[in-house]
Amino acid sequence: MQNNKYDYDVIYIGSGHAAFDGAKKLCKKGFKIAFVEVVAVGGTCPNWGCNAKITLDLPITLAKKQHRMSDIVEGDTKINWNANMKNKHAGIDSIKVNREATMKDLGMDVIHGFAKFTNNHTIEVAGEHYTSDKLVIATGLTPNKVDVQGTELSHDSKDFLNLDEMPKSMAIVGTGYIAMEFATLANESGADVTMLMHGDKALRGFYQPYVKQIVKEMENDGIKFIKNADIHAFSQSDNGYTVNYGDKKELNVEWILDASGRVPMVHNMGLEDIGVKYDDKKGVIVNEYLQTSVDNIYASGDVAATGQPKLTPTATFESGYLKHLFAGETDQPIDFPAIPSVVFTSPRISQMGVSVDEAAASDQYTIEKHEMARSWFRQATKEKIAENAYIFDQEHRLVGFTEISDQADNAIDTIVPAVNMHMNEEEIERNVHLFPSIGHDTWKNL
Ligand SMILES: Cc1cc2nc3c(=O)[nH]c(=O)nc-3n(C[C@H](O)[C@H](O)[C@H](O)COP(=O)(O)OP(=O)(O)OC[C@H]3O[C@@H](n4cnc5c(N)ncnc54)[C@H](O)[C@@H]3O)c2cc1C
Ligand SMILES: NC(=O)c1ccc[n+]([C@@H]2O[C@H](COP(=O)([O-])OP(=O)(O)OC[C@H]3O[C@@H](n4cnc5c(N)ncnc54)[C@H](O)[C@@H]3O)[C@@H](O)[C@H]2O)c1
Repeated sequence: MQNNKYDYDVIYIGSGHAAFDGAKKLCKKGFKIAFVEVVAVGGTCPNWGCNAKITLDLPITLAKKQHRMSDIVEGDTKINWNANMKNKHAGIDSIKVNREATMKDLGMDVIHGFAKFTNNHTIEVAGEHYTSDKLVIATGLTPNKVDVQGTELSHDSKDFLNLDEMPKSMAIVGTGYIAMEFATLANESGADVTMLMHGDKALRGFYQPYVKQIVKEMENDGIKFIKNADIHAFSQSDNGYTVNYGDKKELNVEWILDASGRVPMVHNMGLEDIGVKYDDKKGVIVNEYLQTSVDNIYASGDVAATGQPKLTPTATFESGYLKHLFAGETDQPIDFPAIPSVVFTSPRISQMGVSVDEAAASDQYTIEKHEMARSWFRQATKEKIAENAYIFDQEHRLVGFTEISDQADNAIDTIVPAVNMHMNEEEIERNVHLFPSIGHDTWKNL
């Protein structure tokens, strides 16, 4: 225990990566810690985010690879969605139980319920009060609901990740990360998928020439894209649901997924009463120390308005920074590295650091593009689409990267140190990679 005035040194509200990853190291330094969790210990990523999605995606990826190589790996591969879902439950459902056991083994407390501040050192959970020297708001995001008549008839990403049977037809609102990934899963699992676009661009933050190739592939697989859909209403019909959109147009489907974004969990927590400032869309306002407008209260992960990508590695990095700050190991502001992101479509798209568009608009950078589908390593598994772009600064250090390919996730992951350690040519040469490997295939262009 570091203080003798409060019940805890640090209370984390939320138990996801923005909380646990740093807390587990802090508690080893003698800090008394508690987590408050209203749904499931571990939060979004393991339970209804990354891990859950990827468990369902791996068989889909395998099936798609088999289709590409069906002249060699013969057979009519089909996804059994129900079995896929059972495998997801088998792998995922125990994570929250094991995570809570780990927390308790390490000496940290887990308080179940919804936390509300009563003053800047006290929270109330299910009628009990808990005090702490410092508090970290790590409450994450929750699905947005489009503001149309009948919006309650649509489902969210959590519902999708628990579907026992794949519906025959599905309308998906949006063309962001979740919409594009889940469309890929649903389409390969037999659903007739229609994407209802907010504008005319998918995956807005990514390099559009690559995104267009992904959309084309999805269209080739039978997914329909309706640009500028302008949705008016959802209603129940005899066999499912009707989406009213555009100029008196109708779409009849068995299931509607609203993937129109995610919004910060900042409401009903008493933040206004104690002076913690937030923005309804961006989240809790923080300074460069992740400190809120109240000195002893911090925010971490998806809910913190840092302008960083709302991803698990960001949450882990912020949680780790707070560990160093609270333990007195740093008094410096948080210094974010370039954070890689990937959309798990087929092919996938990944990017980090300076984007191609930013580089093209400046004379500070050069862009080197590579047509990787010609590489024998990609040809071996018959990858049709594989391209990447490397962005270099004036000293020819790598500062950005983007790739479209089935291995774009692994390709970017190998290149992360080259970007974030600002490696020069000599340092790059000292990194010898396995051969053959995606790492070798990606570093050889540097
Ligand atoms: C479908 C989906 C797929 C994703 N896929 C990826 C991916 O492949 N890669 C990637 O990097 N990122 C992915 N993400 C994003 C990633 O899951 C998040 O960035 C990450 O989980 C954020 O962690 P966090 O700790 O900030 O928030 P969360 O993990 O959301 O944790 C917040 C926790 O706080 C709890 N909580 C909220 N309010 C209160 C309260 N008042 N009292 C008590 N508890 C409260 C919530 O129940 C929740 O458990 C995905 C997200 C989704 C939804
Ligand atoms: N692979 C990954 O790392 C991964 C996967 C899933 C989610 N995530 C994280 O979760 C976050 C949320 O994902 P998401 O897909 O929900 O959000 P998103 O911001 O990526 O996409 C939202 C989509 O909804 C559309 N939209 C917005 N308002 C709309 C409206 N009123 N009507 C119709 N469409 C509308 C947008 O144009 C966009 O296409 C992401 O930003 C990301 O940080 C990451």
